[in-house]
Amino acid sequence: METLRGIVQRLIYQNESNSYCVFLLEDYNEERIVCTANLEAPKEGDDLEVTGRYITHKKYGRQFETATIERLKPDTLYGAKPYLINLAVRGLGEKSIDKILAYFEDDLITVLRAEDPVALLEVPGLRKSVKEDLYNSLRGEGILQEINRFLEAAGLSSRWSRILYTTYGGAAINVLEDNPFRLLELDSTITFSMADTLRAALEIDPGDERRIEAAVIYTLRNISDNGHSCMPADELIGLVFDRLGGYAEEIATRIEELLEYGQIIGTDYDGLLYIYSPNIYHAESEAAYLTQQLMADSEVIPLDMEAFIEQFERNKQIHLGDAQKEAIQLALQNKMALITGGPGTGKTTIIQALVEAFQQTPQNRILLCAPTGRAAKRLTEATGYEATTIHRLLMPIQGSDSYDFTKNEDNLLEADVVIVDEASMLNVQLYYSLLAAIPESAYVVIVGDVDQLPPIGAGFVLRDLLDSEVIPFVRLNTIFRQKEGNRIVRNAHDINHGDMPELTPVGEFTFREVRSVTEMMHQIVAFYTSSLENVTDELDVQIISPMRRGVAGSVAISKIIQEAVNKKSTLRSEVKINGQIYRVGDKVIQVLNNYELEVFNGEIGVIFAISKTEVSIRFLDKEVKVPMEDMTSFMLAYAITVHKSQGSEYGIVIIPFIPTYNQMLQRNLLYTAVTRARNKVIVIGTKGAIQKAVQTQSGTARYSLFKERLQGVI
Ligand SMILES: Nc1ncnc2c1ncn2[C@@H]1O[C@H](COP(=O)(O)OP(=O)(O)OP(=O)(O)O)[C@@H](O)[C@H]1O
Repeated sequence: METLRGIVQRLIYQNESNSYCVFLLEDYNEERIVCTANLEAPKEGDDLEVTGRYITHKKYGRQFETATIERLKPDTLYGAKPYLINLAVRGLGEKSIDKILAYFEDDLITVLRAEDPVALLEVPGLRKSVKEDLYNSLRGEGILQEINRFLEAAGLSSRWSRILYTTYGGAAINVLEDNPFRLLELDSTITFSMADTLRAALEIDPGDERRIEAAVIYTLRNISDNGHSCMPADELIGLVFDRLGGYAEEIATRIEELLEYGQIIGTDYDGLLYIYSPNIYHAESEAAYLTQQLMADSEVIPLDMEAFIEQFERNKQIHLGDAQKEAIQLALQNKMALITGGPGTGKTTIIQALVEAFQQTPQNRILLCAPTGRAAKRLTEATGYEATTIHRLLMPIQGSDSYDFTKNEDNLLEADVVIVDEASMLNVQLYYSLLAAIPESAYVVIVGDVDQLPPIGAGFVLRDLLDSEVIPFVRLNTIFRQKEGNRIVRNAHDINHGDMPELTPVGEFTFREVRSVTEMMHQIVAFYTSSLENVTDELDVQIISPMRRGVAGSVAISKIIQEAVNKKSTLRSEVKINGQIYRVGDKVIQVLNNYELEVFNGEIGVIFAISKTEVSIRFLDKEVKVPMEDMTSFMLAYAITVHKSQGSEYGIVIIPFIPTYNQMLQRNLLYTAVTRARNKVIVIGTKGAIQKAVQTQSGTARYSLFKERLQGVI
């Protein structure tokens, strides 16, 4: 390890999501050194002492790989000013700093370096709150350095120091010494094994109850990644046992205690004890309660149904099927109604009819919504009424967890009717959040295709609502789509029934047999490029792959397409982010919700300009300038996964489907992919893979007691 001391001249690069940064340090011999660090980025003008080692980077040459950074307090008056500015205390501008300099003169250095710089509170002519903030922040600097050293000594990155400091202040180290697993509460990206590293460094016994407790809570928090809302106690013990490598008895005891203290919650059902995280328990039980409440006072809305249907049929020039009529009737007779059906069975038509029907009644403040932007847009286009995403409707609170909304039980939506489309994508937390914000007097209509993939997150609300048989529902079975896309619809229904789809090519459904991954890639490139010629907007062609990773995953396919259609060229600017090159013309997808930019998970766009600081992206409905540091939540999107495509629709869909996808060859996955297409489906793969998918009903069940709660058996 070497130690360097110098002033930061410039911050060259900063990646906010993982704290990687590059900066230029000038030492006291005026030698400039490029430093890289996986630490909180320093600021221009900071006086630093860094430790680390020199390396020679393949591309960038000699660099200093920084392991620790210590921000030094100034030892000259010259250094005092930038130091104070960089503390970024609100209200402390140049003028205020000049007042401080004038008051202390040469003594300022001693004051700044004091362990307790209380003298700062005496400076005349400064607002009290500014002085207090400055005082606290100076004290904080010292504590921050201590936290840095504490984490580094345990072999952990000091990138967590600031959040530790803002959460626990001066007590941060004590808190972690007392329980290293408190780290897990700070940030969901901190894993159990990171906290366990700190535990080992503090020489806390692996059988310690704090470790066992943390493992239980952590494991439970993560079961929703597999769609579970809860888990039978024995199975949970098994998972925690695997994580800890033993301690079965202690785990069971700890679970009992956590249950007693309400830190986890249990529900007895059918001879088993199911364990929940409190937030999911709350969402599931409240969602069931609110659903029952809503249903309790159903009142029929007066409307001359016959006259309305006649009028609607006349305007639309169609005859509604019996099930369609029943669906309309049901929604006007019950506070909640469910409508499910496959593609082309007339769900959107019913939504349109319902909007028109409700408009003729006193219940005429109608909200249309869907889980994704694309679904909302399609709904708007198909019905002629403005639809929005559920997130936009509920207005997420920035900076809080993803299910904290401005609209909630204390600040209700102003609506008489709420119609939700693509409801197969509702997990129990989103459903609960929505229901909580809907006034008790409102009518709710839930529309979706229950045979699509289950949602991301805990629970499968639409399926449970239907299976509970507590809420009136209609299943639409007749396919009405006669013209364009009919083979797509019929094949989708075949797949859904477990039958082999018709593969002899017609215009709208093409199957291309391939024998290898290489051949598949060639075909994908060929079909992708030729498809582009048949659309006006390249966003209307989408490759949808069953998997993200692997040789045939969406990431690999995207790279190959990028090379084929958007190669490196002097005519196109490009930028490298986290090892991935993005060029003007590339198609990209946002993979997190960015509330500030209002670009949400799953939105796809095309890059049209790249500057030093930002990337301009055109989405379906807007153009957005994305700051460079926010680009880390984007990926190439020539190909996306079926999961990411849910709730969206494209003119032309290309689906690679070969045996390599193995365990992903499932019926509802192929069904969901095929039903994303409006005009054309191109499947590139093998008949064997399609056969396997058609015969394979999706994998493991999801643990949830939502249905049972709705039925009132719990
Ligand atoms: N009763 C009907 N008679 C004739 N055509 C109908 C009838 N109902 C719906 N259609 C037509 O069938 C097509 C598919 O209907 P719609 O879009 O409502 O179905 P959907 O279930 O929403 O399908 P998807 O989920 O695939 O969008 C539309 O062109 C619609 O106008």
